[in-house]
Amino acid sequence: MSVSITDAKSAELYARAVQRLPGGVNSPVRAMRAIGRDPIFVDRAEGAELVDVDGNRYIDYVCSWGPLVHGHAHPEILAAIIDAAHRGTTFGAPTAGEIDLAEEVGRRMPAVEMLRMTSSGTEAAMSAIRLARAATGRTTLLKFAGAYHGHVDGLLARAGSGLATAGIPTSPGVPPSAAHETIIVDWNDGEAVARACAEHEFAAILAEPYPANMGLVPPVEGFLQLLRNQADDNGALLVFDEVITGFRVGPGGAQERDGVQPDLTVMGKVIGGGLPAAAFGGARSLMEHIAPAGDVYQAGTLSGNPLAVAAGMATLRMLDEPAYLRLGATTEALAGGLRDAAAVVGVPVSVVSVPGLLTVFFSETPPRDYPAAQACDLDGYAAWCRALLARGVYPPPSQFEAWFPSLAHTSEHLDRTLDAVHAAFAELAG
Ligand SMILES: Cc1ncc(COP(=O)(O)O)c(C=O)c1O
Ligand SMILES: NCC(=O)CCC(=O)O
Repeated sequence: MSVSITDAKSAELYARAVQRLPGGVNSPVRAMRAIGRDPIFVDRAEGAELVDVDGNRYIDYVCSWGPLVHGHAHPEILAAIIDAAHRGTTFGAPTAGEIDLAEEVGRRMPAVEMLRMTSSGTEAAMSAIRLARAATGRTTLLKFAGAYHGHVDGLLARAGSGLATAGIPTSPGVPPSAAHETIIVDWNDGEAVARACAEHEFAAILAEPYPANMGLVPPVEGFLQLLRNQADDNGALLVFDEVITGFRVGPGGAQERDGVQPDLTVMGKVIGGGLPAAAFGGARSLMEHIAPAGDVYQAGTLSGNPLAVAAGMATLRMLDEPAYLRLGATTEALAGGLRDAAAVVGVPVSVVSVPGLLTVFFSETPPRDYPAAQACDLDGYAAWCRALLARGVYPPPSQFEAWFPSLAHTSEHLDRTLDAVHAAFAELAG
């Protein structure tokens, strides 16, 4: 199955875009440089399918990088947004919906007794760190190589996602003081965590519980509990960044699945249902440091925006137990099909998955840390992505990301995807 792809209109828009937008995009991961092509400009999307400005249709496994667990333009979410918009798009005053959302999050994540909403995951991570520093009276952070927590200065060191894709070790423009306050340790290296904790008094140990920004590299058995213990012994707060995993890998995120409770949780993506919303939260005793309950300042003109809250609530309402079972089954079927297809042609590939997330690594064994993820055959991944796009399947255009299967991906989508996957592997092997 080969879909005929023309890209004249995308090319025309890209030529215009690069004159006005750096690199032609408003966020680097949207460019497709790492897979050796220009970005695809989108016209519209519905369910699991994306239509570009040239009329090409793709089965979408990026799904806006994670918010769209129900797929694009879900009618109930659209109705909730439209209903909210008719009552006014923003007030700069509190609304009932914000309480409903905080209560719903608290039911799913008992560690989140209180939360503060923001407009992006970056802001939520930045604010959680400010709170951790205020609560502990310390400044230094422990962060893992290959983890991405948004683009706040102190967290860009050896970060994953777009920085990994572009090979930017640490962004210029970050003051050395900010970088020096972040100690970097390899993921899944318990001894290195223990050594760092012996040397520093940390304000926070910050982790994506299932890191997905160096590709998906789940924790080895017991690693999250080790982080919990090390944080307690050190006097640091344990902060889980569940921007990707929250409400996706299970009702209460990775903290529920693995049974390890953080002090603070950073949330984003699914919580905003495709509109700009994120949050951070934790125990009441910690969160009451935040202004105006306390003196740790944190604010936002559009924080808790009524449209985003309505989209988030509609999204969470539809995420019941059967929905999670279905998302898990879809992910498993896709992961299994990808493994089988690679095996047929003998391409050394490791497919790593948890419910709602997967990564295809071009390596014999699944990476346990960032150096191993970097050592994969990135050229092979790039060529395979180009071959998939040519067949109407839209994978993340970087191996340092996760695929985001959704509840809109049907078995028919999976069959078509796996036909394209077989053909793309054959093209590589051939
Ligand atoms: C784990 C994680 N944390 C934080 C962020 C930052 O969120 P945002 O892009 O909404 O600023 C992202 C993704 O962007 C992420 O994947
Ligand atoms: N996994 C990486 C992201 O979700 C980031 C999206 C963006 O920076 O546009």
